[in-house]
Amino acid sequence: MNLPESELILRSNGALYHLNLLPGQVAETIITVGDPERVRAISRRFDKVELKVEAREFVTHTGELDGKRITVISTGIGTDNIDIVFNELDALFNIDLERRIIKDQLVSLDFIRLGTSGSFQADLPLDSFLLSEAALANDGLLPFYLSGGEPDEAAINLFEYLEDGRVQLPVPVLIVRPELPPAFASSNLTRGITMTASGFYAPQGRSLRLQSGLSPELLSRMRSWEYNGTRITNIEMETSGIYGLATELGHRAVSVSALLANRASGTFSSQPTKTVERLIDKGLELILQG
Ligand SMILES: O=P(O)(O)O[C@H]1O[C@H](CO)[C@@H](O)[C@H]1O
Ligand SMILES: O=c1cc[nH]c(=O)[nH]1
Repeated sequence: MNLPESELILRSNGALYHLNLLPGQVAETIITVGDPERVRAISRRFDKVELKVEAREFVTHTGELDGKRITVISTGIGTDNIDIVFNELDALFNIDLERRIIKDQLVSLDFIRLGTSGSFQADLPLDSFLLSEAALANDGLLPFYLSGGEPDEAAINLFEYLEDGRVQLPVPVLIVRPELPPAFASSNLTRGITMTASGFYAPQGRSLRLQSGLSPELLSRMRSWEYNGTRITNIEMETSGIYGLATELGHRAVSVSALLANRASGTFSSQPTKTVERLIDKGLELILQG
């Protein structure tokens, strides 16, 4: 069935509605970042840049590094934007935009998020990197997509652990894990489960003038949870959307974060720009390994 104009929305030049991108303009290896400025910091390192497109907070550069074609795109903040970026990037490859039908031959993409995050554990140092082996979806996007299936064993265990402590999350406990691109899967980066929040303040347990509904008892219980050698390591705002949608659409994905805040010790990096530059170095090094 043809996808109606109201569902698959195209601009008059045939480009996708929000991203303003056309088929052929995006590489099969895609780096996502929150901040549009980080797009420029990454494409500065390319040997050549073939495309620069800006639409709202979505800045896209495609280029080449050591013979590998790479796209870097800014998603802005939050999984609501991940919904837009992942559907539209997937459509560029897997929907025939002229005929408005899903293609028979689907392309599998590699997504690499290079982002920033707050550590949830006191022992994870500021300015270190964290690879998300899975994401705890505290944001609310994925229930609109996930087709059911077996819940992740870690989610069942976390739910029971919270219940035993007589605390509960304000959202269902949902954990998603992707297929990681191989070089990231075999890397020696520190790993853990990343909590994806629907906001920066109360949804991450921050209280300025308004009190967060995540109680100290709940946060402390979540901090002490361990399952099969893993634990909740950090908090950010995109990874669960990236992992859930990439998996449902048949793509590989990895989220690597620079830990700029430590929420357990109340500290923040004194060198965030330098740390993000180091994260970009590491991310590109692993991308070039394949
Ligand atoms: O630095 P980025 O990639 O934007 O990532 C983190 O920083 C933003 C909040 O400051 C959120 O997007 C969060 O996920
Ligand atoms: O604490 C932090 C730091 C960066 N990004 C977040 O979402 N949270």
